[in-house]
Amino acid sequence: MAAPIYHMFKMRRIYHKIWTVLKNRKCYSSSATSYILRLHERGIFQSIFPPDSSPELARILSSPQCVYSGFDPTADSLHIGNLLAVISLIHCQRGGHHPVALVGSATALIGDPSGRDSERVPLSGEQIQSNTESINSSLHRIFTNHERFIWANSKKVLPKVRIVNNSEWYRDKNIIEFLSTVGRYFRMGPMLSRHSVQTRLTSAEGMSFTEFTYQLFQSFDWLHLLRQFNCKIQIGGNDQLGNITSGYELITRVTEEKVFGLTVPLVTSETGDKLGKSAGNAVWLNADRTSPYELYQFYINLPDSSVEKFLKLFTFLSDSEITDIMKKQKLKPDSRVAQKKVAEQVVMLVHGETGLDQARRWTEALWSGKAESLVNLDQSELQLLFKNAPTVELLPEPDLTVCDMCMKAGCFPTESDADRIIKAGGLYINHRRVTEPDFILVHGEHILPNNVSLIRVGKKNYYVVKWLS
Ligand SMILES: Nc1ncnc2c1ncn2[C@@H]1O[C@H](COP(=O)(O)OP(=O)(O)OP(=O)(O)O)[C@@H](O)[C@H]1O
Ligand SMILES: N[C@@H](Cc1ccc(O)cc1)C(=O)O
Repeated sequence: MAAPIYHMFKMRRIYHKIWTVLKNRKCYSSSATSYILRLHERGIFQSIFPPDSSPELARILSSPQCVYSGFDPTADSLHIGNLLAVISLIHCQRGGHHPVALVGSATALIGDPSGRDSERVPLSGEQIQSNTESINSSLHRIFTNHERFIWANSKKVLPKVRIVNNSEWYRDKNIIEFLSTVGRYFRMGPMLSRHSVQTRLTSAEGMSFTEFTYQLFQSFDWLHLLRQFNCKIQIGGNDQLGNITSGYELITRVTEEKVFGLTVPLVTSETGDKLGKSAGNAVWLNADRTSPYELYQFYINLPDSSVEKFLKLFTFLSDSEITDIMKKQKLKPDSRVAQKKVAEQVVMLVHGETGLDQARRWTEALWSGKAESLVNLDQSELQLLFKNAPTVELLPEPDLTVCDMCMKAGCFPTESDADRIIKAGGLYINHRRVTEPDFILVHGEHILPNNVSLIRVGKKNYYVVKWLS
């Protein structure tokens, strides 16, 4: 508990300082100021690098800046931890700054050791290529969804987003030239002192030279973007502070420029572990890994104690809107208005209106207990929604009973089990309790117009029957 509170105070101090400097100098533009305040209030930033640079950062933020954040395509999808970095780029874009999302196809081949206690399994060039295509399209999709569905009502035109790939500048790099020019600026002491290196050096497995060099490449990316787009600000998760520090050191040795790093807090599970690829507990942004419904449910299931923080981190709602939502939530906690709001906003950002519509219909179908809600789903949606449920295809036969259908669907081991459990009230067909095993199936009631029957035994054992015509 102590660490987050400490960070909260540290953050408040940083932003109080920025705000005071801006006010005293009267040199701020209103967009930059509201941008800074918004991020401060929302707790989006955990730390600033160098730690005492807030007044200078405040000064440069009063005019449009280029801001970048990088994502290694080590999987075919981004996850909600990465989403926070993307959201912070979007906040910058809303404040009139120019976001650059860097996809690290080159750095993915090296492998970032940050936050890992073992060496990465190397990925093939083809794998990285196909992951890159998928990450590119989700980045495009998220920025576009934000502009179309969330920013939609504002008259202000957003600065253009750039999506770049670091293989562009490493593809033709000569290793001797790179080490003799860039490598020369790095000092072994600071490189070895990085947390990501230290934790691995003391492990039994140690660390390969390849992963040790990772900081060189992320540092050079920043220098490259500084030269190409005058990019003075890098944003990353809090585990990126070591790499950001290396980049800062390289840039201050090679150029006269002052650059700044900002980190976003790590999104963690309820047990405090970082949510991400390496930890194997990611909530994905690609629908084939985590459906819009599952993403929606992740936020719907947030505990009351953290929902306000998630509203601030994951939505673009104004502070007064969040205060109103939290008032409603406190008056009627069971309504889960706050959870619903954050779930809606994230699914809209990640999957657009169609994704949100699907998430809502699936939620209704599963949780409303109304047979009608199942009719709004086609067979393929039902199959996806109940992907872990056994599915059988049956030919309709005259005089088929409830018990016959359940036995064919494999719901009970024996007919006498079926008889006993059904009569005791443990069977639901299309959300309605059925207590008579010998009932003849009725079209429109036990068989839905979309030729599906959804059987539930007990609290959560689902079976899907698809009726062939
Ligand atoms: N749980 C998280 N919370 C906040 N930011 C995160 C989280 N996970 C990743 N990030 C940030 O997203 C950016 C891209 O990270 P990356 O694509 O390497 O994801 P990752 O899940 O950390 O991957 P890996 O587990 O393979 O290291 C980095 O700035 C990273 O710090
Ligand atoms: N190292 C970052 C991704 C990244 C890659 C290249 C960069 O220039 C910046 C960031 C991560 O793994 O989380």
